[in-house]
Amino acid sequence: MKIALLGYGKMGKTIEKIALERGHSIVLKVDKEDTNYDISVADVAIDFSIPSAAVNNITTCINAGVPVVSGTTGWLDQYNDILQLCKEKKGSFIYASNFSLGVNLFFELNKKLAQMISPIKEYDVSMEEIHHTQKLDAPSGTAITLAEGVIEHSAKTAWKLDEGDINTIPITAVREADVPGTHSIAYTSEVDTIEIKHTAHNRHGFALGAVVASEWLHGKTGVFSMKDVLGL
Ligand SMILES: NC(=O)C1=CN([C@@H]2O[C@H](COP(=O)(O)OP(=O)(O)OC[C@H]3O[C@@H](n4cnc5c(N)ncnc54)[C@H](OP(=O)(O)O)[C@@H]3O)[C@@H](O)[C@H]2O)C=CC1
Ligand SMILES: O=C(O)C1=N[C@H](C(=O)O)C[C@H](O)C1
Repeated sequence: MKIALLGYGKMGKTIEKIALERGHSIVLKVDKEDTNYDISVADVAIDFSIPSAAVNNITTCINAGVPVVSGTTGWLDQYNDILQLCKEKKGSFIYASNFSLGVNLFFELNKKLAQMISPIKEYDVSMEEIHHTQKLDAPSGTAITLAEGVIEHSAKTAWKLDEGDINTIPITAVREADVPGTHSIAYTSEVDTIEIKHTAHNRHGFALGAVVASEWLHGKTGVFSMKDVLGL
């Protein structure tokens, strides 16, 4: 496939390497505020840019009929607008807060654990995410997806950065040099803590997942998720 990379930072460069290894070609790289690029040269676009650019990039692709995979986080207040546009234009779109196989399995484990523990009132839930210091958004998109998974299967109704109460899951966001992404969920009672944790050792899993998702999306129409791609 001919792939356009919208965002050529840490993720864009890792995706390029994997895409070339899998026999694809990179026909376009966009790394700055550039509204003049011709996306129609690509079979599929992969957007790992910045929160303020993602919606423009995705809109450009959908308007041009180019399937788009986006992993950029921090723009989800506009997700429904993108869904609407994609429907109107009969476009092809996948967003995932995390494209790695391991984290997508972890999402399912998180929901199962919430379902199991939420009736037991002795335990209260909290979350922590740790990322590198260049990260622009907090909490991470992955932490938000994890919180939504708990909300779906418990009496909690919301999440909040650093603060929690009977209805709200507290998420702590820690920034440390060079950490690719660590997420943990803890259920604490007076006597013990049950904790699950996912640690990314590097960015390969995220990037491979994004390339696999773009291969899967090519030739399909609609809005999909990594659950569809992985058959979970
Ligand atoms: N879903 C997932 O699995 C994962 C998601 N992410 C998310 O992906 C995004 C990118 O992460 P990462 O690669 O680490 O970040 P980087 O900061 O390394 O890369 C982002 C790149 O986007 C560029 N950029 C700025 N403006 C635009 C624009 N208008 N169009 C296209 N590109 C632009 C930046 O250029 P410049 O520096 O010059 O501004 C930068 O090179 C983040 O939102 C991150 O949270 C990250 C890992 C996994
Ligand atoms: O910015 C990052 O680096 C990452 N962002 C994603 C997120 O916000 O969840 C995924 C991963 O944790 C790395």
